Amino acid sequence: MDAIDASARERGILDEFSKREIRRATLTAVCVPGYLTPFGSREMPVARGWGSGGLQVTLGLTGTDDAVKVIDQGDDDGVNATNLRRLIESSEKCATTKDTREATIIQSRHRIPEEPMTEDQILVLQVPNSEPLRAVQKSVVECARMHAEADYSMMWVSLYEDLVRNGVITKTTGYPVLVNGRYVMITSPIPRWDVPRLHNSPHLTLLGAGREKRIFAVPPYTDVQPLTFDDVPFEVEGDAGQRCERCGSTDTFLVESAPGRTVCSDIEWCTRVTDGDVDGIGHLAHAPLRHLPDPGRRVRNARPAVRHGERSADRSAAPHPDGWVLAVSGVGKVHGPGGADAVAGTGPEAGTAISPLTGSVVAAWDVTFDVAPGEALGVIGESGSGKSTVLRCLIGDEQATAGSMFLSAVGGGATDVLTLPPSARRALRIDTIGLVHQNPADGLTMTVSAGGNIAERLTAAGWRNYYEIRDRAAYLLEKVEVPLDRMDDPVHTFSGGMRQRVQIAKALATDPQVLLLDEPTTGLDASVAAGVLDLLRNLLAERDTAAVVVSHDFAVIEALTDRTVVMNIGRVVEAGLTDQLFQDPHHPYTQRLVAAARR
Ligand SMILES: Nc1ncnc2c1ncn2[C@@H]1O[C@H](COP(=O)(O)OP(=O)(O)OP(=O)(O)O)[C@@H](O)[C@H]1O
Repeated sequence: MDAIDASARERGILDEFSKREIRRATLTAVCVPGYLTPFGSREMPVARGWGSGGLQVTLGLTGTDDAVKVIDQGDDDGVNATNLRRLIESSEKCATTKDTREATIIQSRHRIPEEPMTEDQILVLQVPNSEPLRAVQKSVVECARMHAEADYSMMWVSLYEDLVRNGVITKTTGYPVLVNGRYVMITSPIPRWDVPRLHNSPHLTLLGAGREKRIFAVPPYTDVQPLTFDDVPFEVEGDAGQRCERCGSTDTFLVESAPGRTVCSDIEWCTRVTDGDVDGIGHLAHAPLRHLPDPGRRVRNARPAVRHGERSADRSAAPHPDGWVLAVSGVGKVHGPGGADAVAGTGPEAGTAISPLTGSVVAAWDVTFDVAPGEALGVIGESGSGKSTVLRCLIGDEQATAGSMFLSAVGGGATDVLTLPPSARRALRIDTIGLVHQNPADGLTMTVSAGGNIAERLTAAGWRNYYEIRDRAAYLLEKVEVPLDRMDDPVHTFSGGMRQRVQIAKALATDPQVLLLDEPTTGLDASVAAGVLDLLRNLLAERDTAAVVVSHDFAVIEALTDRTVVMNIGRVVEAGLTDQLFQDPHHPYTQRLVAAARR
C-alpha cells in the first residue's frame, strides 16, 4: 500500500478513461460469452502477483453503493486480500465485507465462494493466463483464427495426450470449457472442483487478465461445459469420504493443511459451518460431488461403440455425373502485376516464365484436369515447372489468378471451390481433401504422438469418443505399417520414413475423397522411398480415393498413377495414360523426363 502514492488514492487508482474502457469491454464480453475481449487501460500501479486483471475489472465496475469482498487462496484475511480490500475501499469509496452474502462484487483469486451466489452478485476472477490455446499454439494470429473458426482440435489433442500419458485428464486449474456452445475458455484460476459451478449459475462471472488486457465473461444462466471426450467422464479433484478437519464438511473444496489432513479452502464458509450459520442443504445441492473420481465409471466407458471403419463409411458424396470427384479448369497463377495480361510471351515456346511486359512470373497457366474415384493422376515436371503452384492453389495456400476447381462433394460439383472463403477451404482440408507434404514436419505436429496426430484430424472432423479415436488411429497406423508400440511416442523420435507413414495415416484419417501428394518420397533414402511408394500403391489400389501425385520423378509417377499431365514452364505440354507416356513420350520435354527415370 505504501507503494501507492497518496494523490492517486485521492483520485481513485484507476482513471475514468480506463474505467469506461473496462465497462465497454465488459458489455461486449457479456454479449459474446467466453470471447476474449480486449480493452485499453493504463498499467495498474500495483506489483506483479496482485492480480491487476481482477483489480481493474473490480475498480471499473464498483460504485459507492457496492460492497466488495476479496478472497485470496480461499481467505479474506491474507495479506493480499486485506491490502486489496483496503485499496478498493479507499479508491472507490465503497463498502467492503468478508461475508459473501452481503457482497455485491466478489473479487477472487483461486476460488468461487462455497456460499451459492445470487443474481444480484458479480464474481470477478483474476486470470493469470487468458488464452486457452496458448499451450498448444504460440502464434497469437493463429490463436485468433482458431477461435474464429471454432477450430479447437489442438485443444482436444492436448486432452488426448494427457489421457494417453496418465490414464486420466490431469489438468486441474485452467481446465478448458466450452461456453454457450461456442468459445473455448480457460477457467484459470479456479480449480477443477469449481468448474461445474460455472454452468447455469445465476450470477455474472467476469474473468480479467491484466497483463494481456482481456476480459471474458460467463453471463448468468449460461451453458458451460468442461471439455472431455464422450466416453471419458469429467472429474473433479478429491476423493469421496474426504472431510474437513475443522468443520466436518464433505461437500467443499478441501486443501491439505498437513500431510493427510484436509481443511476447507474457503475459510469464511468453514467458520460459518462451525457456527451453524449456513444453508447446508442448499450448498449440498450445488456441490460437484457427482463428478468425484469413480474408476468403475471409467472402465465401463472404455469400450468403443463403433469399430474403426464404420464412421468413415458415412462419406457419401457421389462423383459428378461426368465421373469425376475433382475437376480443375484453366487454373493459373501469376506472381506480380498484370494478371492474365502478363501471360503473353511466357511458357515453353518463349522459354521463360517471366513476362516481357510486366516482369511478373507466370508460375502456372491454363492447367486443366479431372480425377475419378479410385484414379490417381500424376503431375510431373522439373523444378520450377509450376506443379507445386497448382497444388498450392488447389489447397488454398495460394490464391489462383485464374481458373476454377470443383469437388463433387461441394455443392454437387457446381461450386467453384476457389471462390470460397479461406475458412470454408480450410474445412475442406479436414474431411474432403487429404494432403501429404514432401516434408513430414509440414503435415505433422512433431511434439505430439503418432496417435495424437491422427487424433488432431479426427477431432477436427468432430470425433469425440476417445476409445474410437484410439481404435481408428491404431487401425490406420497398422495400415501404414508403423509398429503399434510406437503409437504413443512423439513423432520427432521417428525416422524419416516412419514420419512419412504417419503423415499418410493422418491424411487418410477421415477417409477423404481426394488425396493430394506433394513429392511424397523425395526426402527419403532410396530403400525407404521404395517402401513408402509400395505402401501408397497398395493404399490407393484398395480405396476409391481420387489421388493427385505431384513429382519431378517419373519413377514415382509411374509407380502410382494411371494418367499424367506433364508441366513445363508453367504449362501442360502433354497429357495421357501414364504407361503410354512412359513407353512412348511425344513431347521432347517428356522424353527427357522419361530418359532421366530410365537411367
Ligand atoms: N511467390 C513467388 N513469387 C515469384 N515467383 C514464384 C513464387 N513462387 C513460385 N514462383 C515461381 O513460379 C515458378 C513455379 O514454381 P513452383 O514452385 O510451382 O515449381 P515446381 O515445379 O513445384 O518446383 P519444385 O519442384 O522445385 O517445387 C518458378 O519459376 C518459381 O520460381
